[in-house]
Amino acid sequence: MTESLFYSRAAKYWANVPATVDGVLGGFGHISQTDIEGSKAFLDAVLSFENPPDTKLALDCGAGIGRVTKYVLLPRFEKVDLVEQDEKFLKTAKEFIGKDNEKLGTLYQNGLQNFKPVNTYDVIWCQWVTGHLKDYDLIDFFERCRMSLNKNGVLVVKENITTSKELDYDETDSSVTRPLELLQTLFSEARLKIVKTDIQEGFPTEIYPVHSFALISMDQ
Ligand SMILES: C[S@@+](CC[C@H](N)C(=O)[O-])C[C@H]1O[C@@H](n2cnc3c(N)ncnc32)[C@H](O)[C@@H]1O
Repeated sequence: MTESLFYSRAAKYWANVPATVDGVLGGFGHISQTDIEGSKAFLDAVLSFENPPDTKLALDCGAGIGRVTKYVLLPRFEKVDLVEQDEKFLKTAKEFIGKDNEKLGTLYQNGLQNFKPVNTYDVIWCQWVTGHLKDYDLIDFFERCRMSLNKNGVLVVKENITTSKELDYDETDSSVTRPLELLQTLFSEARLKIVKTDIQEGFPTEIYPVHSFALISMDQ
């Protein structure tokens, strides 16, 4: 499949999905609370590193309607920027986030394959979106993230991982699920070092295992 078809199919799929928690989680809205509890614990562990990131500004990538921003990032950071390619999701974010929305920074409508961060960040959070990027675009995107991290900054990736050694392509939303070894290779190609990992507990057995990674620059 051509690169432009891979990206345009995904954009079309998400354009037809309702701007709700159940929509952005592909009908798995009921796992959101468990996911959030796991993410909060992971973030708190990151913020307790010996040299922890600051808590001034975070970036939520592939943010959807701002589910991670609202429940995980805004309670811990002074300000959060969002990047999301779907216009309707971004337009819903302010209302969905509610009373804390004055702590929102800039909302960028862009695909991550094209997004070039303007600000620098203490934490960059990428959840359930990296499968929408081709390997080479993901390496470039990770590199741009690495270069946009403040001192002690951390990139968090929370993602589905295949249990086999093969890459799975999902025709419905035009995304791939990668084996662990491939994702680890892409991290190191982008000069990112894993400093903490976790596997989300409490999810239904019929879905992919979900791994969290805390990454810092190899040059740090
Ligand atoms: C499974 S949802 C996850 C949303 C959010 N991260 C969460 O956990 O609630 C995937 C999101 O990625 C967005 N997306 C898909 N392809 C993208 C791309 N190339 N660049 C940026 N966002 C993308 C979709 O519009 C959708 O909001």
